[in-house]
Amino acid sequence: MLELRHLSKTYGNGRTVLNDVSWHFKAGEFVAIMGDSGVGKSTLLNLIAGLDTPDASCPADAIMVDGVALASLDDDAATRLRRQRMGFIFQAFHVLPHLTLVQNVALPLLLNDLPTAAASDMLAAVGLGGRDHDFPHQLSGGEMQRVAIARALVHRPALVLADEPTGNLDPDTAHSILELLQREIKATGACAIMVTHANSAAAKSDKILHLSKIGIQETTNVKLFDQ
Ligand SMILES: Nc1ncnc2c1ncn2[C@@H]1O[C@H](COP(=O)(O)OP(=O)(O)OP(=O)(O)O)[C@@H](O)[C@H]1O
Repeated sequence: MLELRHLSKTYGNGRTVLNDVSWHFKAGEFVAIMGDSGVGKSTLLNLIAGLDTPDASCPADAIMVDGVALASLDDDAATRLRRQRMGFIFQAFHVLPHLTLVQNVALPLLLNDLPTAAASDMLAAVGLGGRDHDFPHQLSGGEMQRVAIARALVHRPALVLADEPTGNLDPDTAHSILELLQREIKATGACAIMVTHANSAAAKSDKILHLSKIGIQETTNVKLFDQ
């Protein structure tokens, strides 16, 4: 579904963050990425999302989605791929304050010319049934994150990217958000990649990857990592 081949990223200040990272993410997998602070987890997600570009020295097929090299797409095609095939649970893509909950969740459907009726059903699926016309400021942090999850999944993307989806939530709310994310990912059959520092969050995934200076390695031992 997603293949990384010899992916590297050096920022303008000369700091190499990712160096020759390769991995194959399969359809239907819920994968957690852990690793020390500053090792490049968010950078990796941003590259996959197309929000940043790999080093010019990387091979053209450094990031392949469904067998298509991201680098081979022009801006329009890359936007289309992102819109149709990806869902994001990022702080930077936060719920829009001036839109109602149902309007927020309907956005990916509108952008993909799909019927918007599914937005209300998706809100109900994340436990916010009947609150379609509320505005984000009326929600708790956990409820807001439910809206973000509903919006990320409503158009049934093949690839879901989540950056610390439970970062600011209390343990009970985080637990219910992760159960929800896990359930909805399984229901839609998406491949999901979740960056997290929390062992409890990683424990919900099918596979835990450890990102370090030497690249990506699979691990079964979440206790290796700091909370
Ligand atoms: N736009 C940028 N320009 C220069 N350096 C950057 C930029 N963005 C990130 N970095 C640096 O790249 C390194 C990796 O950052 P990144 O946010 O990917 O790490 P992370 O593993 O997600 O960290 P954390 O777990 O603390 O969120 C850090 O040292 C950071 O300072």
